[in-house]
Amino acid sequence: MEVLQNGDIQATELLQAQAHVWFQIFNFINSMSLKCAVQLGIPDIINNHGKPMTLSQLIAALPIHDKYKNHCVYRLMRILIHSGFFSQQKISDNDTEEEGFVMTNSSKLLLKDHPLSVTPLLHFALDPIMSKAWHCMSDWFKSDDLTPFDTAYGMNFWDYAGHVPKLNRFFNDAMASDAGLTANVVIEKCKGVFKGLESLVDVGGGTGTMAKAIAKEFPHLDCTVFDLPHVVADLQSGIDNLKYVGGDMFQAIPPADAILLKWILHDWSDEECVKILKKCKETVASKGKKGKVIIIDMVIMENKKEDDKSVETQLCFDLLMMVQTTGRERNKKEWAYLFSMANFSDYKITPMLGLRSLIELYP
Ligand SMILES: C[S@@+](CC[C@H](N)C(=O)[O-])C[C@H]1O[C@@H](n2cnc3c(N)ncnc32)[C@H](O)[C@@H]1O
Ligand SMILES: COc1ccc(-c2oc3cc(O)cc(O)c3c(=O)c2O)cc1
Repeated sequence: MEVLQNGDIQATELLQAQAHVWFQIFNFINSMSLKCAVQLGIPDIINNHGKPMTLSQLIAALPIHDKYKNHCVYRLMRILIHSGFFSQQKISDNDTEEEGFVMTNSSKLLLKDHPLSVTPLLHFALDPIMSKAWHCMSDWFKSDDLTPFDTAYGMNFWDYAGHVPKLNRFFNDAMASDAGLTANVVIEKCKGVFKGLESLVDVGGGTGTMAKAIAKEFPHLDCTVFDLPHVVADLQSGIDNLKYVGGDMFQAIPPADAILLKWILHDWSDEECVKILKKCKETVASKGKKGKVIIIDMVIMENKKEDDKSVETQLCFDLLMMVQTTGRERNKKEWAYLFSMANFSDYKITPMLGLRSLIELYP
């Protein structure tokens, strides 16, 4: 073979390159295996077992009737152990020694009733409605469409979600599950952010999970969830200091001391973000010193090593935003550009939310 003519080193490099390409091609198998395990309820079954669960116990608990597939359960579990979703522990029973599956911190987040479950995000992101847009990426590059999602469905994600109740529900549930987890961390680690505020509007606050947690923690803070009319229609908070308002953030935002923008700006292009931020500034600028915008979004950590998993995940999110919305993930410099274009005077970035940061923006 011509490419091998320079000897062994080239052959080794060639095979490494082949393995690298194979690994990338088959990346989707990890997410599909995870989705299958969640759909079969494997995390809940193993967790409810309460002690290390053998393969035969797991098979007996699954709705599987074809004996051939027993071995396939082992194969599915093997890849999930490899990717860190389960581990194995020895079970000593008199003379015999067997191994049993146990949960890891990652699979605990996939439990159905875990208060901070990420399964709604998994179901949403891996639903064929959402996957279709990824298959349209190259057509989109050659087209005049705004996003690959538009290429797939002929309209943008927000309008489509307004037309397809299943997508609207999947999306809102996914966002609510993330908001629950984030609210927990923000309230525990960043309480000071809300100090001195009398009112707050969660702009694009979805079904209100984040605002509800804040309203409960700070009973004297008057909270509003502001989102598109089809998202907040029929929602009632049942909490004295929380209300829902429907509208369009590009038109007008209800007045408040502080505006929360969680996972909003990454959905939009720079031009759209500047419009949103200018509307926010109009709202909070009249509130003097306490007026501010609180942003929860990623700040791409470009100075980390290339093989760092956090940066890779941030870059995946950036493409997710490119495919589903007109948005993007931004680095420090790109955030600074937006803030100056929207005429804000100062800001503080606190990287304390895992892959995301909390940014306080002052008029
Ligand atoms: C990515 S979700 C974030 C939801 C929530 N902030 C969270 O992080 O859980 C973006 C939200 O913005 C809302 N949204 C989109 N366009 C909007 C608009 N023009 N005015 C108000 N809200 C909008 C969507 O309905 C959705 O709830
Ligand atoms: C970790 O699991 C997931 C995280 C995020 C998403 C996700 O998030 C968003 C957020 C947006 O502001 C807009 C979007 O269109 C999306 C997604 O499409 C999406 O999949 C999913 C899983």
